[in-house]
Amino acid sequence: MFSAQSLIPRIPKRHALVTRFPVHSSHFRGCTAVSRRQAHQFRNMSHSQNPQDEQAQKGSKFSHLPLSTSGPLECALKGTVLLNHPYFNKGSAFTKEERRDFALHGLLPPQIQSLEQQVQRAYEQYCSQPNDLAKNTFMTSMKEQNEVLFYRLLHDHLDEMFSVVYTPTEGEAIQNYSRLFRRPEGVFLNINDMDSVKRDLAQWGKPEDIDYIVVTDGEEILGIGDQGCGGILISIAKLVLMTICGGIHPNRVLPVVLDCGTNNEELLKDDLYLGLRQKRARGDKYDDFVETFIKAARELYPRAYIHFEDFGLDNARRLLERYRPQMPCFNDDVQGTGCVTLAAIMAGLHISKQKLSDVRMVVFGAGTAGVGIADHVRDAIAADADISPEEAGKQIWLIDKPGLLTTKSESLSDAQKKYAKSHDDWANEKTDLLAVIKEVKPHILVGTSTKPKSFTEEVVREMAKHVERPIILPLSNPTKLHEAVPEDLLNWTDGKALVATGSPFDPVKGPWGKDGKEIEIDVAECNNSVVFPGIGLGSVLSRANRVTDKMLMAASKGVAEMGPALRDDTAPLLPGVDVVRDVSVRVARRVILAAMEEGVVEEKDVPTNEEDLDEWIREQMWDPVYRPLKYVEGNKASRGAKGDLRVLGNPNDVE
Ligand SMILES: NC(=O)C1=CN([C@@H]2O[C@H](COP(=O)(O)OP(=O)(O)OC[C@H]3O[C@@H](n4cnc5c(N)ncnc54)[C@H](O)[C@@H]3O)[C@@H](O)[C@H]2O)C=CC1
Ligand SMILES: CC(=O)C(=O)O
Ligand SMILES: [Mg+2]
Repeated sequence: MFSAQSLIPRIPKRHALVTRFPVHSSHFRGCTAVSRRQAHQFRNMSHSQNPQDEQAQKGSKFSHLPLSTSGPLECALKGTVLLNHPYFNKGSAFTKEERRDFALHGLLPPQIQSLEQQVQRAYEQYCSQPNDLAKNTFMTSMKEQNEVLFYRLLHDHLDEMFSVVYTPTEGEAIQNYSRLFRRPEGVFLNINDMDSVKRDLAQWGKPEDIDYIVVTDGEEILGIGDQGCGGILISIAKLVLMTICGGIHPNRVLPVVLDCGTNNEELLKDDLYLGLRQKRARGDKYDDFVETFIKAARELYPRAYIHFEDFGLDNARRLLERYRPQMPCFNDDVQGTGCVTLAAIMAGLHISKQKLSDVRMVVFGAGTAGVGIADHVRDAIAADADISPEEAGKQIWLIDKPGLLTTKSESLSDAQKKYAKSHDDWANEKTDLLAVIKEVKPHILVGTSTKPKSFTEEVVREMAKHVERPIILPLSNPTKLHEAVPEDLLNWTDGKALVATGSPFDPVKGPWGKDGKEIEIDVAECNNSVVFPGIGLGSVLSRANRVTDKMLMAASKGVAEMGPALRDDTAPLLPGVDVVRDVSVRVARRVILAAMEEGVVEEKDVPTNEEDLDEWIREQMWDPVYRPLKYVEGNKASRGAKGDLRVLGNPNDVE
């Protein structure tokens, strides 16, 4: 059996390992082949000199593309340092000329292999891992060694590997972060050292080098709660999806964890825990820390889009509301989940032949995701029915631990208050889920409660009594926290329920076809991963300076129109991973068009014609292929290197 570790090449001791690096990082201390200054240049040298030549090579019709993703890469690394750089390393695929020019002789076995052969070998190694967590660790290791191979392997086996590099297995990896830790990746910011935040962030590049930042404070990870600094892995996982699904260049992203302590007692007691061993900071200190991070990120990387992930209930929405009016930022749990859930609902209503304006929806679990979904669906109802959002909110009922949210419920947040029902109307009623279902007769039931099995047979049968095709979306992750599983939902409703789930499930068979014929129903995964890559891609390419509600609504429509259920009512409500890049292009197109209408686009070269727009988007998406390497000396490259991914519109940007 192979161990992931055995894939890391042995290197002479005097060379430090170079991973995805901060540009004047201590990673480079003791690295004889790479000076700190050179390190700064390498990020830029990873881009080719003349994007327009490349466009000619690709046969592009665009005279100028802001980001180009093909053509030779300039590289000043040689020998073992090059082999240990995941972005440049090609392992056994280095060509004869590259082996000569980059001093690789004697460091590689003689056979020169193709990327396809490497993928074949890597896949065999992957399959030989004993369980999903070991597979996840193998993939992490692969990413640290050779990014192109990692992404190509993932690309070629995405359907099989999605749940290993993302939920649910990534959740397990996060819970075990301090035990599985081998090598750091990402930015660890420390609340006890706020003065260093800007310095720590500044190591990662020049202002134009970073397009996309995912930041978490680790408080509410994927339904598994407070994971402290292990939350860095959710930032990394979301960025992997950003690259594989949205084509964002893997060297132009930054995963960040804001370490504010943790309230997870197990971690606090664990000697191996790697994060700050203190209770979570709250109040002014926490806010100052977030503000310091945001200010530094904006100053250092003014073009970067900031994606908030898995913040705790108290902070997620508050931070989003504070920063949204000032910059392109997005909270995936609030907005991404809202967008994808609305898309699933739209596809479901297409089958049930109902209008959005007429629906009643119950959301079980009125936290970050639940209220985010409620808001997005409320706005869509309001637009469809041409009524105010307040009026539309009357069609939505939120339930949390104590039951239905009413005007007498204690300690409601402002966001929840908008949905609180009159206490007088409910004073003599029970307000648990079953009672609310009986009373409200909803068309849609959403679960974001983390309470497994809460959609009981009784609840589901009650719902199905009143509506022909109930739309039921148990979204809590990971899999074991789902409010119900598809098999039960379909069995309890004679195959009538229109179901999508937060994590992937196998298709379900049952006698629900014409004349009792057995059919297989493929249930869609309703996860924000379907939509956030396209929203991010559209925002980054158009350099949108805000992410507006209209852009988000457009994203939902983009996903819904690609739902297989629109063409076949036994097909999944949402598109699957097999078409994930097409979905991202569609969503990005919709988002850019909406951003144009909103006047928030800053990129000058965005085509206005829809067909051109698709091509323009696709040409700027990064693909996992090896690009030829061209050796340049550090200094020379520093004068001439022009980022192939940079906007060249500004003459000052061209040296
Ligand atoms: N499928 C997807 O794309 C997404 C799924 N999620 C999942 O949704 C779940 C919730 O996530 P967040 O909203 O971020 O967490 P959260 O902690 O903000 O919200 C959970 C809410 O459920 C409530 N709750 C807990 N037990 C309950 C019970 N027995 N009855 C009724 N309500 C109960 C809590 O009081 C809280 O208000 C998690 O499992 C998460 O993984 C979150 C974001 C996206
Ligand atoms: C999917 C996701 O973002 C979550 O479960 O938190
Ligand atoms: Mg999340």
